[in-house]
Amino acid sequence: MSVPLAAEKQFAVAAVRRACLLTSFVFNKLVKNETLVKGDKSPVTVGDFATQAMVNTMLARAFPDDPIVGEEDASDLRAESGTTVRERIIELANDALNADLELGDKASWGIGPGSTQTTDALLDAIDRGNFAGGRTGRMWTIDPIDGTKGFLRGGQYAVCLALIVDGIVQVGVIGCPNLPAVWTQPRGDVGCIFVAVRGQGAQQLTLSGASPTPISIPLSTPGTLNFLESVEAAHADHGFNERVSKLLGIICEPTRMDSQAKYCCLARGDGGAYLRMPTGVGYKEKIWDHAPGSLLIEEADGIVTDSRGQSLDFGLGRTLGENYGVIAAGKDVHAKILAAVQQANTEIANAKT
Ligand SMILES: Nc1ncnc2c1ncn2[C@@H]1O[C@H](COP(=O)(O)OS(=O)(=O)O)[C@@H](OP(=O)(O)O)[C@H]1O
Ligand SMILES: [Mg+2]
Ligand SMILES: [Mg+2]
Ligand SMILES: [Mg+2]
Repeated sequence: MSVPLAAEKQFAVAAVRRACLLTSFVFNKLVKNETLVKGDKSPVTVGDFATQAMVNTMLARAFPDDPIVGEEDASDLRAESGTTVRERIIELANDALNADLELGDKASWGIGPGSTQTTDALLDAIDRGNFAGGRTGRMWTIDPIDGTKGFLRGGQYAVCLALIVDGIVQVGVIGCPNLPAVWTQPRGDVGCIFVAVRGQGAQQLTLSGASPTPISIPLSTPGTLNFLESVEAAHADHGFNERVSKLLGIICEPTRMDSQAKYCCLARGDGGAYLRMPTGVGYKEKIWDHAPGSLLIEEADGIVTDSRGQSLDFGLGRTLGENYGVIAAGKDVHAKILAAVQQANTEIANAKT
C-alpha cells in the first residue's frame, strides 16, 4: 500500500530546499534598494517575491488544480515604479528554477536547466497565491520568507509551505537556513529542514533534504522550562509572557527568535513552550505563519491551541480569525501553561475594573 501524501511530502521538501538556496543567495547579495515596505509597514525583499514566484511555479506544475494562499502579491511589481525590483526578482526566480540540483527534481517536478519563465508568467505565479482559503478542498499555503526582519538582520527566518485539506493541515515543511543543526553547537552545521505529515510524525533533515531524523518534544520540568518568543515586541506581548513565567515559577530566560524557527526549536526540544499573545486589538494571525509549525508540534507530541484552549482554525480563510494568541507546548505542560495564561488574563481584566 502506498504511503498517504508521499508525493506531496517529497514535493514540499524539494521546493523548500530549492527556496532555501535562493534566499541564502539573496541574503549574501542583497543591496539597499531591494527591500520594499508594504501597506502594513512590514518589509518585503526581492527574496520574498522571487521565492514565492519559484515555489508557486513548481506547485502549478506538480499540482495544477490546487489553489495557493501565499503571503505576497505582485500588484506593486506590475506598476511602472516597480521596474527595477521586478527585473531583479525575475532574474532570481529564473536562476533558482534553472539550478541543476539533482536529476530527481527535473524528473519529478519538471524544473531544472531550461525552465526559464517570462516576466508575466512569474508575476502570475506570485498571484496564484491570492486564493481566499476556506473550509473545503485542498490548498497550499506559503510564506516565502517568514521572519523577514530576522532575514534582514542575519538572524533566524524560515521558508514555510503547508498542504491544508478541508481546513486541516496535512503536510508541513519549514526550511531554516540559519538554524544550527544542533542548537548547542552554533559553530557546527547550520541550516535544516523540518517536515511533518499528519499521522506520520515529525523529522529534521539536512538543508539538502537528506538524513531524516525523527524529532519529538521531551518532557520538561519547571526548572528546565523556558519560553520561545518573538524578537519583535510588536508581534507578541513580552510582558505577558513574563507574567505567565512568574505564575509558573519559570526561572530560565526566554529565547527570542524570529519566524517559525520557534516551532522547529520547540519540536526538537530546544525550548519548553512557544507563547505568542496579541499586543493589541486588530491584528489577525495569518495561516501561513502557523500552518506548518502547528502540524510539526502536533506530530512531535505537542499541543497547539489559542488562549481559550481551542485548536487553531485553518478553515476560516487567509487568517485564523479573531486573535486569541497561540500556545504551543509539549503534552505534559500545555494544560498548565494554558491555565497560567488564563489566570494572567483574568488578573489583567480585574486590574482594569
Ligand atoms: N502586529 C503583529 N502581530 C503579530 N504578528 C505580526 C504582526 N505584524 C506582523 N506579524 C507577523 O509576524 C511574522 C513574523 O513573526 P515572528 O514571530 O517571526 O516575529 S519576529 O520576526 O520576531 O518579529 C511576520 O511574518 P513575515 O511577514 O513573513 O515575516 C508577520 O506575518
Ligand atoms: Mg511579511
Ligand atoms: Mg510570516
Ligand atoms: Mg513572509
